[in-house]
Amino acid sequence: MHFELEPQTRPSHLSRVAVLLINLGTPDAPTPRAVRRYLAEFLSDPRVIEIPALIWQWILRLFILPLRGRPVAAKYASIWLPEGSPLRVYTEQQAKALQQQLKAQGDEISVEYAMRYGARNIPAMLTQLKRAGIERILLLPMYPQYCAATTASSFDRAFTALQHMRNQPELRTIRHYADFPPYIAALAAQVRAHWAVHGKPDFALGGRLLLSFHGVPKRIIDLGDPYYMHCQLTATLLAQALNLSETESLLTFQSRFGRAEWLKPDTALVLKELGAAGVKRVDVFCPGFPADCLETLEEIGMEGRDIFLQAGGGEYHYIQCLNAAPSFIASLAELVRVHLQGWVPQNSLAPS
Ligand SMILES: C=CC1=C(C)c2cc3[nH]c(cc4nc(cc5[nH]c(cc1n2)c(C)c5CCC(=O)O)C(CCC(=O)O)=C4C)c(C)c3C=C
Ligand SMILES: [Fe+2]
Ligand SMILES: [Fe+2]
Repeated sequence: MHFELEPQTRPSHLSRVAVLLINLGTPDAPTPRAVRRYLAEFLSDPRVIEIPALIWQWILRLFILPLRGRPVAAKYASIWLPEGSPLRVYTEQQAKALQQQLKAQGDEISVEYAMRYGARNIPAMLTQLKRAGIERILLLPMYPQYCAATTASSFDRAFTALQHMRNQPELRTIRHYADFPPYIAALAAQVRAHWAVHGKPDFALGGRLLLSFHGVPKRIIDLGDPYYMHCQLTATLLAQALNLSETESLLTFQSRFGRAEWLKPDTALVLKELGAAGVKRVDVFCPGFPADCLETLEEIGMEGRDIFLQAGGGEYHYIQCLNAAPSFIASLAELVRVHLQGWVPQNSLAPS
């Protein structure tokens, strides 16, 4: 074990608090090579794939990476923005907007973002913050619902980075905000804003709002992961905020990966059934993804639409993720305010 050589820092009266947004990470380019590199890191994480490494690495290197690189790169290419991967572009916008919002409320708190996999990783960003003289860091995962595969994996990465530091910063973590009222209000505002422009499904005629969350293997829920409960909580509270009955909105799970049983009902299957039943309109929203990404823009925005329409469905509406919507940024500022107690004077972080 070796510990890093530390720069000499002097105590200062300047604010030395930072918020670090953490998201999953994404390939650097929509190419098979970049996608394979990204997936190799992502899918080698034992928090994501709970199969003994010796067996799994063979399957991953022999089958998954060679077979997935090209088709998945083509999917990324279909959603790529001029500035890069949507996940990165929107996460960066969120960090900037949150920094501005906190500044407008009177506090100089640095807001940066890190990715769990790929470029701009968590250790690199912790080192950068430390170099800037920051001693207190609040980790804010862009996963409103706790899951060991995402939340715990991100925190693990931060804590192992600290293992090598002689002069460790103080860390705080936000475990989840699945039921945080301002987050629910921001979700509801996003759906209502879509309905204000495009009208809403005729629920009496069988129209539906699908609330589609990223799936996970059912086994991890049986082993005690609270993710399913958190998704149910968000979906129920959002439906209530929108005054929808139990049948008018549906909780579904998307992005199945591998052969194990995943959480049900499956978004694609539900879309197919609703289409086959001749449903006139479905709207699909992804409350568990604060930023639009491959899984929302391509899987829900494109594939889901094709499935529903080809099965015989009427109108299909994809409702964008929160991204940098002002009500979402305000909800993050409120969340941060709650978690920064004792680190910054609370009167300077008064809610707007
Ligand atoms: C919202 C939270 C997420 C959970 C929970 C989650 C679990 C999980 N994911 C995989 C496998 C893959 N996920 C992929 C993409 C992806 N996943 C999330 C979020 C969660 N995943 C996001 C935001 C993204 C999009 C990233 C982007 O660049 O836009 C992929 C890559 C795409 C593909 O190859 O299909 C895989 C693979 C597992 C196995 C898992 C639970 C254990
Ligand atoms: Fe995923
Ligand atoms: Fe997918």
